[in-house]
Amino acid sequence: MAMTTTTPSDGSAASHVAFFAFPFSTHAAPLLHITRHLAASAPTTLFSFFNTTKSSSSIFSVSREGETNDTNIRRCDVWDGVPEGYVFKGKPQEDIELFMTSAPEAFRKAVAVTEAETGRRVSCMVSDGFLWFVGQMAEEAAVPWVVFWTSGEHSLYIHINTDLIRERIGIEGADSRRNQVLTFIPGISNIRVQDLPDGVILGNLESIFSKMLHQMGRVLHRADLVFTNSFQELDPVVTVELNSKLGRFISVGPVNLLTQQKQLKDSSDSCLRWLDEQETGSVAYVGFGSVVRPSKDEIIALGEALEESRVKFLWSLREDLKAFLPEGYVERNKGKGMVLPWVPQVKVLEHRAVGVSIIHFGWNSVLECMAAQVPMIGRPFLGDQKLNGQLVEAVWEIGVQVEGGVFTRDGVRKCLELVLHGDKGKKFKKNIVRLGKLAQEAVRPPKGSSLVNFTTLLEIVTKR
Ligand SMILES: O=c1ccn([C@@H]2O[C@H](COP(=O)(O)OP(=O)(O)O[C@H]3O[C@H](CO)[C@@H](O)[C@H](O)[C@H]3O)[C@@H](O)[C@H]2O)c(=O)[nH]1
Repeated sequence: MAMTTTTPSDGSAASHVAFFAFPFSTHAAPLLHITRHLAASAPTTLFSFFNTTKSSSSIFSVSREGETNDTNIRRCDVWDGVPEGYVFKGKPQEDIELFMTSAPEAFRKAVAVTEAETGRRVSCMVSDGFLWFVGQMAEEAAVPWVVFWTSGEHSLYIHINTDLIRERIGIEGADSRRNQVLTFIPGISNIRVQDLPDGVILGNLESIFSKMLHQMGRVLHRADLVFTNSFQELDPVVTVELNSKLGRFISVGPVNLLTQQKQLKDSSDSCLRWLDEQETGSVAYVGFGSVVRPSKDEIIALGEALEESRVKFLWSLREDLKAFLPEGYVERNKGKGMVLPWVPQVKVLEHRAVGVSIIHFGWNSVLECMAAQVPMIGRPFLGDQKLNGQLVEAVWEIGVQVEGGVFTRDGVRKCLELVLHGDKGKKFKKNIVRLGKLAQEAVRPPKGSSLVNFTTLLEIVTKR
């Protein structure tokens, strides 16, 4: 186990809070933002951040304007579960399975080492919701267990109701009931069986994710507190339901607004300069987060739609996916569009030139669009994305899902016209401006709900 340490500056930390990250996709980064924000608010507390070397190396290196220099955060790297010389067999989620198998033991060992090295017993354990076994670790250590759910409250609510959904819909033949609306869960409306995350009732119920989330949903009520990256005004009824089911549930987001996350200027800032030259609301931002992989056909169809449409575009596209674009695509679209492997998405969305986003409905992107008041066009791929898409389209009415669930040239063009020039688009904009304002109010001092909730979180994790 590699261990990199940043020791606390004051040497008098009373409490010692352990954070346990899920080291895949966009899970560890928001947890680190929260850790840094807590650490800045509690300088005498020690915060140990347990995560794999690969994940921590990428997120700790991204220092951000206005954040602390991590003086009371201790970076504790744990084993990723891949045995030396292991040859990957190419199974889906093989790396996640290896990690999850080794994680309970690896985390326990890492905590023991950290306690011995610092001379401070861990006084509270904060884990990503996926790491449900940390509840057991906290119980053994007789310390509070606090859980961070990185997605929205609706997906959490679905996962804690998985047994009820399976019982009421029936697993056998559930596929034939795809259009059935979930009317039996209080506070849920306009959500169909087909919108539920894979592994709840449709898809592979034996997958690592399905089992992990099912297990999580069953034990989460044992946590002392569950908090999420959302804001309670978004859906007060679901917030109340979660509180009654879980005992104590709060929202502290949008995290990017709460922590005043400002992405540092880097080479990709050329895109911000380019945006400065564009007319207000004239650009489509396109980005699919950190894990999804559209097919070559879909990348080509989307590329053609953007090229032929009236809008300019800024496309965050990883190099391996960029290779799918036809030869000469980037050159011939110079001036009309930019294609970059990574952009400062929060800043891009906040730019006045961006009028619409084309995303995969990953929760962080949905919330960032909401906070920046940018309507969405979406193509969900996995996990919570279908659910988020249905919420965006049918519940909050702040965007639209692409027809047929895949990118086609005509489908994307139609969506762009609808959002940027149609009456529906005006409605989306009006609705998202309203929600964006609520999101901003939630983090406004002194009484914004997420700020108040953050104080509760701080009190619970630092209490001895
Ligand atoms: O060029 C880019 C592309 C992405 N981002 C950031 O990366 C994050 C992407 O997060 P998200 O939209 O949630 O996508 P994923 O990385 O795919 O997130 C995974 O984790 C989320 C939270 O649990 C789930 O909602 C998603 O379904 C799951 O795929 C956001 O904060 C973006 O601002 C950038 O800063 N620049």
